Amino acid sequence: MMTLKVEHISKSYKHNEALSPFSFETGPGQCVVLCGGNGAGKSTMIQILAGLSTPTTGNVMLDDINLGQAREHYVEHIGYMPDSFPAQPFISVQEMLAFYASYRPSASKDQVPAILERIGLMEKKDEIIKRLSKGMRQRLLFGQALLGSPRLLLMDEPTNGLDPYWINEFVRIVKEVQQTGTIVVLSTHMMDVAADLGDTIYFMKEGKVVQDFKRSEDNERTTLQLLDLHRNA
Ligand SMILES: Nc1ncnc2c1ncn2[C@@H]1O[C@H](COP(=O)(O)OP(=O)(O)OP(=O)(O)O)[C@@H](O)[C@H]1O
Repeated sequence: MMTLKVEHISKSYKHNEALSPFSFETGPGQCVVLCGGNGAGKSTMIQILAGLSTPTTGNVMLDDINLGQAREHYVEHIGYMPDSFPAQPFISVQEMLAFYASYRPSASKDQVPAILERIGLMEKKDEIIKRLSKGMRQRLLFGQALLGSPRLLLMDEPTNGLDPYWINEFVRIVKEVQQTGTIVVLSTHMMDVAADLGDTIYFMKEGKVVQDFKRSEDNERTTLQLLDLHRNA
């Protein structure tokens, strides 16, 4: 069980502050959702948390592991689902999962069949990635991020391309994963998914958090408020 502390993280490119200093803290089993229009800074935040982009200021701590000082140790605890597909298109579904399992210290190839079942790709295990549909590729990326039961699961627009059945399944699986104490941070353009999963939701605009929401009993109201914020996003 771990705690994530994000302290004054910001990111600037030459003349553009993609992310203004942003701090939050979250604990085991909690889900933080980042919402906002295009260019709001969601991917920037997730890439920093994944150790793929160096922040201009600030610090990320996973318990006592400091991302800036112990990146290799930090990334052992994370699962990351990027917003686009990085894999070699001519390897099979099974080979891709085995590849990721082989280099993640907490994962092993023995976990691959259970992941294939979970993401509904057992029948496609020998198919090459090039021949998968967009939604199937998303599910494969999701499965890859789950390997090794990471303590921090980071996902950038994970429901992109999923059909309604798999959006529901995705939400169900994320809730299951949270039950094991995993912290989840994800970005999404689906406001009902945000309201359903988010213990905290940050609505961002031009790199700044303009409103935050705590979990409420009334998901529909949160969904409508989030949709309304997009009008000026
Ligand atoms: N490599 C880069 N160089 C310069 N500016 C960048 C770079 N990457 C991102 N940006 C800028 O940072 C800002 C935030 O982008 P980011 O990708 O984090 O937005 P986002 O909220 O994920 O948007 P979307 O919903 O479109 O995915 C944008 O203004 C973008 O142009």
